[in-house]
Amino acid sequence: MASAAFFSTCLLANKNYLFLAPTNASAKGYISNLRVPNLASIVLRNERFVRLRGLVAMVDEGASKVSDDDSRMKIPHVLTVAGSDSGAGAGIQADLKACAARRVYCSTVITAVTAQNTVGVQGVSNVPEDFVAEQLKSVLSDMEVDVVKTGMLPSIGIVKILCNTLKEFPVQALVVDPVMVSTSGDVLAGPSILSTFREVLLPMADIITPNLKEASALLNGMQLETVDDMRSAARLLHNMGPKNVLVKGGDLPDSSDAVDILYDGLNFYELRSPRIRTRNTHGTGCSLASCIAAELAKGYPVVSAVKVAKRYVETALGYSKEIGIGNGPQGPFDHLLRLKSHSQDCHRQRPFSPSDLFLYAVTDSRMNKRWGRSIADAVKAAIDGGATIVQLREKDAETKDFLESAKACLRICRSHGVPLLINDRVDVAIACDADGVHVGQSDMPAHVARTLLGPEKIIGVSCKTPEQAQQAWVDGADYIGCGGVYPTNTKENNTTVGLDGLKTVCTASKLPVVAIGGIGVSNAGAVMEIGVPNLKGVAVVSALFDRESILTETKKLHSVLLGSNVGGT
Ligand SMILES: Nc1ncnc2c1ncn2[C@@H]1O[C@H](COP(=O)(O)OP(=O)(O)O)[C@@H](O)[C@H]1O
Ligand SMILES: Cc1ncc(COP(=O)(O)O)c(N)n1
Ligand SMILES: [Mg+2]
Repeated sequence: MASAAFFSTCLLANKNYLFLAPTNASAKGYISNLRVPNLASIVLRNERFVRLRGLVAMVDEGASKVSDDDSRMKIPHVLTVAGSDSGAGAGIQADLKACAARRVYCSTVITAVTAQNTVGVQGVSNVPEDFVAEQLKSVLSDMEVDVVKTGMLPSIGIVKILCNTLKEFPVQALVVDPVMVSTSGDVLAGPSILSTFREVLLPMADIITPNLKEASALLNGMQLETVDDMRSAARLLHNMGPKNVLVKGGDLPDSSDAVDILYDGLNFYELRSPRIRTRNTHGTGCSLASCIAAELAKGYPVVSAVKVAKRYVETALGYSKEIGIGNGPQGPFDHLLRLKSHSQDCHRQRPFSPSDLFLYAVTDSRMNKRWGRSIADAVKAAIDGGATIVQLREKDAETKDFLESAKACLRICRSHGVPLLINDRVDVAIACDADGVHVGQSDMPAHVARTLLGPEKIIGVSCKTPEQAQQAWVDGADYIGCGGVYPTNTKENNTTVGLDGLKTVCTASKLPVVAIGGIGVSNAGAVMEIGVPNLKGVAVVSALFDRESILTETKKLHSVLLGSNVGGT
């Protein structure tokens, strides 16, 4: 593959060779239409067409320097040309959220602003056509768009401007959601638009995604009541020029499944998923089309893109079934599948405080087994005795059992305002929505855990050296665990750092520290007395959980720690 450095060399040497893009017909057309005097030859290879446009422009202008942008990472990019929905369930807002959920960049050209909520559309104000043109040019001339997705196109003029601009700035694929009427029944593009859709826009589309009403309108009122009708409609719409047609059956009467028909001119694909019983289907069409565009931008073929998109909508609807936003009949859903877990907590998580490390209880499944207790009972006793944070360290548990125990412990911890962390298992922490994780040096790197868990979760890292403590800080951890301070049976082959090592790490650490390893009632005082302000507490395993009464031992340790006047508590 030719590198950017290679392009630069060629251009600077004025040899007039560009090695570029596995590309589509429109890109080839674009290249041959270029009349660039000093561009002698173009060999198409593994670079992106979008890059070509920028580079050729520079040759065209006689630019002598092309920046060596090998370090730039190309991100899949969808441009949505659609209307704004003030309720943010459909339109531009749905497109942005769907693309964010599918991890592609999304730019926006707004064609109309609607006053809209879960009841319906109260008002529409079209953006002046010139200004739609200006937005299109701004984005397409600069931003390396892969796929354009259209939603609400409220006037013939806007459709024509879009089609002409796309001829000037071709993209890899065009996804057309021929939006006409909102689910609430309000008109977003009147019937006068139909002939322009048929004659100008549809022939340019790689895929069109009409719902039943839209397909019927495009086919002069054809009745669509069965899956067979949808197939016929798909075939007739395909005759109008789009490469693929997806007829969506979200509104198919008497259907226990949500059935969509995809036709590519050769084959029909019947895509079925269980119909989710929910009022929150406002914006499904916009989101489906954006997700198709997102997958196409990543380079997937149409059939895969449509399957992923349908599964995405189905998953998001299932997750959002009970969400209650607005009082009308048509609610929005949660594109990012994150809203519910937080709002359902009766006891909201509070932010992490270093003083949470004061009495840090770490569970051990073998000890619980030996004493015949469940993890949840052990955790409850530790909290009743004064534990200020709990970590579940279940090395032997089956994942399914571990998850169930973690959920039970989380309920107990939340009701006492005590954070619950999971050792190692970021997946389990995500699945039960724990407060965070604790990772060792050979576990999931803290910076990766941070991207998986998000900014608000607690991340702790085990560190033995100042260098590891520094790295934990750089990686975005919240605290470090330093040890083993004393020898212990809980962790085999674990070298001890002693009180000196602990002090060295604490002094170097920008993060609060909890000491761990062989600490109990008899020596906790000595540990805390090293007198370094960011040593905030001790973490204990056996001293609490390998005892007859967890409650009694935790209380004893609590009073020892109170007596030792830990910094910041
Ligand atoms: N209740 C539902 N359960 C599962 N999937 C649905 C449901 N309603 C719509 N869908 C799916 O969402 C997508 C959008 O379909 P549809 O609602 O017909 O389009 P529009 O929003 O444009 O009217 C389709 O893939 C459809 O199968
Ligand atoms: C701005 C705008 N664009 C599109 C739709 C269609 O969405 P739906 O059919 O899901 O109501 C909408 N309601 N508003
Ligand atoms: Mg719908």
